[in-house]
Amino acid sequence: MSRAISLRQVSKSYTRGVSVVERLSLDVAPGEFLVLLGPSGCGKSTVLRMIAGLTDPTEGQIRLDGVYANHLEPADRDMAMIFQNFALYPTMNGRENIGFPLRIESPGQDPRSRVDATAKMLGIEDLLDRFPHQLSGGERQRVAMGRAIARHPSAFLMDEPLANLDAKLRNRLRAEIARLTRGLGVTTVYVTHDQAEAMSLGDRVAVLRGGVLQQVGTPRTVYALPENVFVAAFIGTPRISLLRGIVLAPLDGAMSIGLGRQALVLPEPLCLDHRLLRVHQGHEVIVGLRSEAVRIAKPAEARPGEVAISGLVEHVEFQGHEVLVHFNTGSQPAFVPDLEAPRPVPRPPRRRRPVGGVLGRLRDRAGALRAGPVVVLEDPGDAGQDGTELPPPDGRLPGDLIVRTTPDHELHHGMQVPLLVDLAHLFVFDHEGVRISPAPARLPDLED
Ligand SMILES: Nc1ncnc2c1ncn2[C@@H]1O[C@H](COP(=O)(O)OP(=O)(O)OP(=O)(O)O)[C@@H](O)[C@H]1O
Repeated sequence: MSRAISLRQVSKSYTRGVSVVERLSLDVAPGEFLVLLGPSGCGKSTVLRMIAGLTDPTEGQIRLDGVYANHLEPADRDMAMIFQNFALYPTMNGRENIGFPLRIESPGQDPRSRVDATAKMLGIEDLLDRFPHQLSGGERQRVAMGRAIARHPSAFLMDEPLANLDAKLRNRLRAEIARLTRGLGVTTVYVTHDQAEAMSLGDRVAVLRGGVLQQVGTPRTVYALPENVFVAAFIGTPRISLLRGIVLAPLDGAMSIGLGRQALVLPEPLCLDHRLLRVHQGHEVIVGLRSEAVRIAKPAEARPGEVAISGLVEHVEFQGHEVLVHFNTGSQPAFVPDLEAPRPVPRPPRRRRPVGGVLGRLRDRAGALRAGPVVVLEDPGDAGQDGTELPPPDGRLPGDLIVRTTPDHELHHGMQVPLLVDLAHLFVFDHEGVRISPAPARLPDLED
């Protein structure tokens, strides 16, 4: 049996007043593979441990198949956990490690047939007689998987199970995990800070920041329609370029987004998303451009929906099959905090019960921002006292725009290069970092 897991307004504080998980609501459907994704310290493992029953929520409800389950002991939840450190018993060989939970569950029964069937499924028959110290990291993780699978649990809870393995093995085991869990149809909650892993494994991905859910959706949705700059910046490689801009919508002229020394002129007739930007006239916004949104080409080569800018080559990253070019377009980058760092969340004052409709969405927005601002707009120029430009903070590479291109362009530092921006791939976020274009699917003033 595969089970539904629900969290309702779940919070956890280890220290009074500091929430490491903040009013998290999430539904995992039976058989679904849900990935909890976020930077180190954002509360992913705490959420998993609360689902497992290893940590008690401070507030809120854990429901299993719709039934309140906060009080259930871990052993009564019928879930198997797989950890990053494999957690095998060192004095037991593979067979005993896999069979151990079966012996505990059904003391009178011989687990041999189930151990053998599991080992066959995982292709680890030859590892059954070896002890953990005689196994490689990948082999240990396969035995640990075997131990979890043999129990026929109703859910798998996996906490960075591949984190201790090298990149090649990680990719292989990732594919194995996907194949196995789909084949078994068992509900899986998988914790990782690796966005590529999350995107390749999850039916849906739940992005956490500072203990607060930012967005949950299919990998395609969180990539293509990130709800805020944190999600946009956390998902995707290379990281999305986020530029500070200003909406310019003169009554008698073309609408554009000023980007410091240049502007993106929005072509007429304006599409609905661009028309909706008009209400932000004169306001600061953040423009998001993924590396595939811009190509190196002359203005004359522009296709419909592409607009011309130019960039100064600051840095070229050769990657073999492609090249990442870091350009300076003369705009100011926006800084997104917490992409890597942990961030404890001071508990805000209690709010009333959530409501639906417009108020509900405003509350959701407040929720996503509750862990603190998702973007910091720095002072223009980042100038030092003597007026010289300071290097970018936190080790960011120079330039404000990364473009992915083929290796056949001869590019070097200092070249001024024509660029075409595909407006179909343009994101615009407001000054708080919330996406305003493409517009949210349901507009507050057009419903309810
Ligand atoms: N038992 C505990 N007592 C006090 N604080 C804790 C405890 N367990 C976790 N924390 C804190 O809660 C926060 C969230 O921790 P958690 O392990 O859930 O994060 P995570 O996202 O899984 O991080 P990582 O990816 O590094 O494992 C961190 O700030 C951590 O220091």
